[in-house]
Amino acid sequence: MQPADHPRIADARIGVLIVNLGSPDAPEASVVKRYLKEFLSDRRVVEIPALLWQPILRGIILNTRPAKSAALYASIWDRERGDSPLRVITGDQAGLLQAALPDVTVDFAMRYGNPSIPERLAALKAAGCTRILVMPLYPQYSAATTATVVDKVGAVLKDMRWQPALRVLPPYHDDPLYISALAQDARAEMAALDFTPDVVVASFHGMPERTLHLGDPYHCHAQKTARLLREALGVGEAGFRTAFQSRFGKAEWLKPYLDKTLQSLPGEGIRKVAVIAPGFSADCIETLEEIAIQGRETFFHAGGTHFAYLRCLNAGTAGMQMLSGLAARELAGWRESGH
Ligand SMILES: C=CC1=C(C)c2cc3[nH]c(cc4nc(cc5[nH]c(cc1n2)c(C)c5CCC(=O)O)C(CCC(=O)O)=C4C)c(C)c3C=C
Ligand SMILES: [Fe+2]
Ligand SMILES: [Fe+2]
Repeated sequence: MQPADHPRIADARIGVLIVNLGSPDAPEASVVKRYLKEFLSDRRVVEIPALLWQPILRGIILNTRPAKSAALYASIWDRERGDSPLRVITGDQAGLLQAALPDVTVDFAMRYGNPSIPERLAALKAAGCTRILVMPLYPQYSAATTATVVDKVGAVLKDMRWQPALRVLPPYHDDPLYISALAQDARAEMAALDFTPDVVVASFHGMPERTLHLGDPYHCHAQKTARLLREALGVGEAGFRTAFQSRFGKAEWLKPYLDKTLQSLPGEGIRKVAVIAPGFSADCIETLEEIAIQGRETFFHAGGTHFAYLRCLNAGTAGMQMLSGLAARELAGWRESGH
């Protein structure tokens, strides 16, 4: 028997927390500034010593970029649901994953901004979750994305007396569930186009090139995803290109750059392209603005005639089958034990 003043112990449950990068709370400069300050102060994202970087960040970047970024966010904001596409889609993914796995408690968090990892981990704990599977929705591992999620979860657990047991979804860049979901979705989207692309361009978010030499597997993971996707689509090497987008700062980033690729294709006689972004689990500013708006303009300006952006897996059937398959596999042994 517990004494009457014993702290309440909830029934043990399993929690699943899906995590994506995060967005500002509103497409307004002051709000974007707060988000960028948190994001770009993460020392895994910008690997310049803080003494050098913080004056540049606070003195220059946070005085110039927020207004520009806010205008770009405004151009892609989901007006109907009053939120950023990334947060809307991640919330939908969590809802559908919950429906697919009714015996566990599913929630979602954003690495930067809201809903925060500390807030949602506290909620899972309050709901009685003694075992938590964290799913960073980055198929390709990078220190700037996957590792920062684990850092943050670790920082939260550091202050807990009674910590939940933890599992983390490994990178799934070459997982057959992921590759077949991408191929199935891309095939369906291309079948609905009114043209046949000469080339499919797979665009991945860039990383500073030095991270490759420092041992970050991101570049290799991206290349492997691209090759497996090309093979799954049954496209030859001539009909497929891989590129990296969203360069930030003055250093060299992984190449080839997406904008340069789109500029040069029409000169090679390639005037019809479909661009896919396999590294993004959900459409966001980097896909909806940088590819679907800017990329299209760049390509047409260079002489292209047909351009299609193929949406991310988002909360579609193929993507949700993949997510529930990955989650079920990572939860093996936990669910069966009656927790
Ligand atoms: C999918 C993988 C991603 C990697 C790798 C990545 C690395 C990385 N990003 C920046 C700088 C910025 N990224 C921004 C937005 C953004 N980045 C990702 C994903 C990856 N980033 C996503 C999903 C998003 C979209 C957020 C949204 O709300 O829609 C931004 C903010 C937007 C802007 O102001 O341009 C910045 C800045 C760096 C420096 C980096 C690697 C070191
Ligand atoms: Fe980014
Ligand atoms: Fe590589």
